Amino acid sequence: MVVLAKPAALEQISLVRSPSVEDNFGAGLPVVDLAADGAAGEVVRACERFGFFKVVSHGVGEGVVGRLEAEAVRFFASPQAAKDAHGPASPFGYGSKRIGRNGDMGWLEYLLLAIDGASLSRSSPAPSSSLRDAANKYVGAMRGMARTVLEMVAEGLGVAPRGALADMVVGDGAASDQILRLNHYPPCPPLLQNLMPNCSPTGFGEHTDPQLISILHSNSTSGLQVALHHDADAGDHQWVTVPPDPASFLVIVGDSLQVMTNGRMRSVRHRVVANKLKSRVSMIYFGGPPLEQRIAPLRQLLVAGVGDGEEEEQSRYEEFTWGESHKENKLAIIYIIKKISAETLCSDLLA
Ligand SMILES: C=C1C[C@]23C[C@@]1(O)CC[C@H]2[C@@]12CC[C@H](O)[C@@](C)(C(=O)O1)[C@H]2[C@@H]3C(=O)O
Ligand SMILES: O=C(O)CCC(=O)C(=O)O
Ligand SMILES: [Fe+2]
Repeated sequence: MVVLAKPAALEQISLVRSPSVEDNFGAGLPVVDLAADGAAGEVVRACERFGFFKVVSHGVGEGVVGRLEAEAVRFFASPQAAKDAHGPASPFGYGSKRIGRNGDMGWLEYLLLAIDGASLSRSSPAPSSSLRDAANKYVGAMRGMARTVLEMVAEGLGVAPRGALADMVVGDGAASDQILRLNHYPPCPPLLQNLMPNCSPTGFGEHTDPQLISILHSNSTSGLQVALHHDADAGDHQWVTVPPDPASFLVIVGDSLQVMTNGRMRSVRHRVVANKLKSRVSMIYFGGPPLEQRIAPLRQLLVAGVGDGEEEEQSRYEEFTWGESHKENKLAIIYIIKKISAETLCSDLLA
């Protein structure tokens, strides 16, 4: 959710639980082959129409993904006391069921790790040196993909220089605000399943990511759903499940990129429904800019049509810096499960 020039009233929707969704992205899923000719145009079209796309021919080695996922699985399988020793997430570190600082809840546990330059920051509470090493190799691969994608966005939009967006996130020496998140969604226990045969508890409630882009990898357990844009602002979203594909990645448009393209690209609302039977593990790289970066439409896009006698395009958003957006929560607004009795009932099962 982005703050428009005339701030819309924020509806606070506390989801009791996500209804199960029949719709499934099948052949309509936007897929971009990064090695194909015309990939830049495909990237822009997918970002404009869906706010996300699946990436193939990404060049990331299976070992890099598999090693970090194995480290994540090992950590989340460790005794609760050992995990709690790395929390509470404030915001970085280990968290369980509490998401962020607004009292939002989700059926998940996670590690939130800050990145400094091209690797985890030294202050980041990585639980072991082996996880830290695996994470650093993974972050290196994600930074490469973020550069490729953001350069294609600039190319596709006709923005120069080609690194205009990429350098904000992965520029040498840029003190950019990148984050690595490892999520584990335990299966929904039978008790909960019986209580809600047609629904599943919310793993991670509806939200948009506030950065420029997020790059998501998950194991083969489904759960991620996206809201199709066509009525996104009207409040009635069509939620569609994104089939998991461990061989690929999902690039997700963040609120900051929506603002920088003056709304031409739209951040996509997404959420996770906990799977009834299997654990879901996901790893997300968040490509944020430096705190002092102005979050405003790129000037080149506002004046693009002026040469043909057109008026300069007006900005649709109030201007702020990335640091300010953090403080006032101007960007991603989470609608997450507050508390369900069943969730409370079963919390000891998770502990
Ligand atoms: C409720 C919240 C969790 C979040 C910070 C926030 O106040 C609103 C944005 C949320 C989000 C969504 C994408 C990422 O998972 C995240 C790390 C981020 O940068 O923004 C989370 C934040 C969080 O979990 O602290
Ligand atoms: O875990 C997932 O699949 C998505 C989580 C997510 O959207 C986030 O961490 O911002
Ligand atoms: Fe997200």
